[in-house]
Amino acid sequence: MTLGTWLLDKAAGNDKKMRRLVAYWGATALLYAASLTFFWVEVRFGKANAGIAFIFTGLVVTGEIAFLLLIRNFERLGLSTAQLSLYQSWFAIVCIALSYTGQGPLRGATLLGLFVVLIFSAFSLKAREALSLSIFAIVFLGATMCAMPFTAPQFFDLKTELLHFMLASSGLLVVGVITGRLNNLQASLKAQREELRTAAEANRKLATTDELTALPNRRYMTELLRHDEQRRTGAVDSICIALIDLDWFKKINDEHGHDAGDEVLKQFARLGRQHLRESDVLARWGGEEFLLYLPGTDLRSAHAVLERLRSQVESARLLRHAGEIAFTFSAGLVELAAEEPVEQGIRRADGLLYDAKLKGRNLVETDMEAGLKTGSGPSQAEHGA
Ligand SMILES: Nc1nc2c(ncn2[C@@H]2O[C@H](COP(=O)(O)OP(=O)(O)OP(=O)(O)O)[C@@H](O)[C@H]2O)c(=O)[nH]1
Repeated sequence: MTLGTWLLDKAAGNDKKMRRLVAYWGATALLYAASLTFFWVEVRFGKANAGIAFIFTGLVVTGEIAFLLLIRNFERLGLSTAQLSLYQSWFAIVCIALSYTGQGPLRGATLLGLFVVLIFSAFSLKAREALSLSIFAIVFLGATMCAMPFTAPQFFDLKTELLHFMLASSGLLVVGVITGRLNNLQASLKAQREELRTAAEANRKLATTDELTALPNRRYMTELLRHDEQRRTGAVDSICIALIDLDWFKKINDEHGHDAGDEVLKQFARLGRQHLRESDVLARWGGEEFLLYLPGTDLRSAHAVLERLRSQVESARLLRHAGEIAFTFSAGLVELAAEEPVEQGIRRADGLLYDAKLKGRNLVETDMEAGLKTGSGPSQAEHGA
């Protein structure tokens, strides 16, 4: 572990955002430390004002401690990261202008710090804020230069200050505008990335969802089954699969219209969503056929689930202006044998579904012997208005 990571762990903990903010703070603290060293070396050589160096040191140390506390508590104080960055930039500008007034012939170099502050702010400030920050820097620098005949008369030289001011203000305006533009560019890139992410998510949903019933579609279910099949190891939990087919659906379409048929499909999907567990997946397999996947469920429990759904569907009514529509379904239910390919399980379920239709519909047919073949039998007469 490096010293930097250790310090970051201590000062910021594990939160990613907090670590980023504290790391930025650390970078500015290093810049301040370098400026202080430079300032005190100048004082040592008699090229800077010791009084202002003391004030500058006190201001920087107090300010940096205050900012670290502010960063650690910014969420509690209801501040945004942009606000934090703006306050830090204002503070840095005040410090730089103050250190300018206290330094001798090399003071022009401190003005570079103003550009560094503006470029730093490009990552967090909007175009207008960046421009107003450069205007603040120009005004504050001008004001401190005007105060120099009183605060540091030994270094004041009107022509030098005028030249410094003209250079700094023109440069700051240009950098302010450019950083603003950069920020706008960054914001639009961020917006584009978000749009792409939303579009990709919508596409993924469209590709895996049945438009009419909003259930997962066949593509999704096929992927899921393939994926789960690959993960299956010899002794896993029981897995059941049921193929479900609405009974006499063509007749519903013919008697009540295609729209009514669509409504029946939607109603069935709603009932499925209501009465199945989170872990069960019901997908539209095609037309009026659905595939129900019940992982971690043995045949007896799966049968109970399907029976419950069958009886809910049987007693539900779809209300239309012309009256009510009743509908039922038949299902073929299998439990996958160990190592049995899913494809084969689906074929077995299809065969059982065929049997259920032959036996009169409104039935859940399994390959379990005896009492599991339940249902209320032929439903032909029941559907219709
Ligand atoms: N309204 C509507 N009808 C559909 C849709 N998909 C398939 N169908 C219709 O569903 C009907 C299925 O009819 P069949 O395969 O004869 O089955 P059935 O009438 O349900 O008879 P059994 O399955 O034997 O009980 C066909 O008329 C298809 O046109 C759909 O999305 N909406």
